[in-house]
Amino acid sequence: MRQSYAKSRNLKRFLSVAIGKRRNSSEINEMEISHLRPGWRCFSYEEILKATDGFHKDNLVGWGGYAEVYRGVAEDGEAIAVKRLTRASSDEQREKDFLTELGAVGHVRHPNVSALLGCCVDGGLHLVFEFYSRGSVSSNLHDANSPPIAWKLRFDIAVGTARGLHYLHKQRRRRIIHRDIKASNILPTESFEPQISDFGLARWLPSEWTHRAVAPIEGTFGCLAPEYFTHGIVDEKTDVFAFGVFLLEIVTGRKPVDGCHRNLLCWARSYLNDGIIETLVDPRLGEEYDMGQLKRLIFAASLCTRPTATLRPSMTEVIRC
Ligand SMILES: Nc1ncnc2c1ncn2[C@@H]1O[C@H](COP(=O)(O)OP(=O)(O)OP(=O)(O)O)[C@@H](O)[C@H]1O
Repeated sequence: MRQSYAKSRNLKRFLSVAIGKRRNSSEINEMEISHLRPGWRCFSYEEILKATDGFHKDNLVGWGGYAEVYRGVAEDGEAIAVKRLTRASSDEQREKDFLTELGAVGHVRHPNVSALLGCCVDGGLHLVFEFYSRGSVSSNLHDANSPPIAWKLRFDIAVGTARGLHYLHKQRRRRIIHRDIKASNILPTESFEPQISDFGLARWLPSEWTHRAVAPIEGTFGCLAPEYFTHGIVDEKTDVFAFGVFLLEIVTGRKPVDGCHRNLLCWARSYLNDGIIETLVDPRLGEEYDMGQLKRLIFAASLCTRPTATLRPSMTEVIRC
């Protein structure tokens, strides 16, 4: 039997958050109205079934802890990615995370944030995104069979991701903390414009709150800020820390935690402290990098990964580095 979520309590709660509470028109200026207007639509189950060829296994392009992502072609010919909650993880918490993702991405519009095209709540929970055919920054960086990503692209990916994060933290009425910034959640477009994706763990941060405490502690080992890892404290600096690790990953071509459980930040720390930055560069790049840009990325990475959250820069300061 097809499950319908249209009447679920979660969905009703989500819709009031995603579309925004009704306010007097005098309270909303024109800029805000265009901001509130959702840029996405509801897809029918039949539409996404047709687009993905019935969720054919050949169209499966990725999966994570609780979702599968399928490539598809919409009726207008646009390439789409359909993310669906896997049946095995259809418990209430996962459903909430999924709706959280819809609530967060449904509100954002930025050249460096993954663009939501719509959702479908029939036959399960589905989010529909623009399709990015280049895989993730992680798959591009670590695929031994592909040529190494050129330095200029790495630098542009770092800058674009910083801009996207700055937008989420600083340019919105309600701050969004992503909580899972990492190379596998940054998807380059055809022209290598990085897109921050996967808002399943994202949290709103009301302006009157300095931080929030969350449980359980979720995210990716090797990218977790110490105060989050030990006390569950989440604020912008949680993402800033993970962004610092992401910068190190881009520069070094090493994973945050490798197959031998070696931690990238621990390994890099002594080189950062001693200022021996050439040693950090991905050996596959040889001499093919720009020293000025390397210094900027390493400087930003060392500030962002400071153990004390208050000593880390904001994303406004990072993009000025
Ligand atoms: N818009 C997209 N276009 C192309 N591929 C995508 C898109 N969105 C996601 N993917 C692919 O699917 C994978 C899993 O997606 P995503 O990270 O959103 O799932 P998840 O279940 O939330 O993962 P996680 O366990 O990391 O939280 C990504 O790493 C990426 O390879």
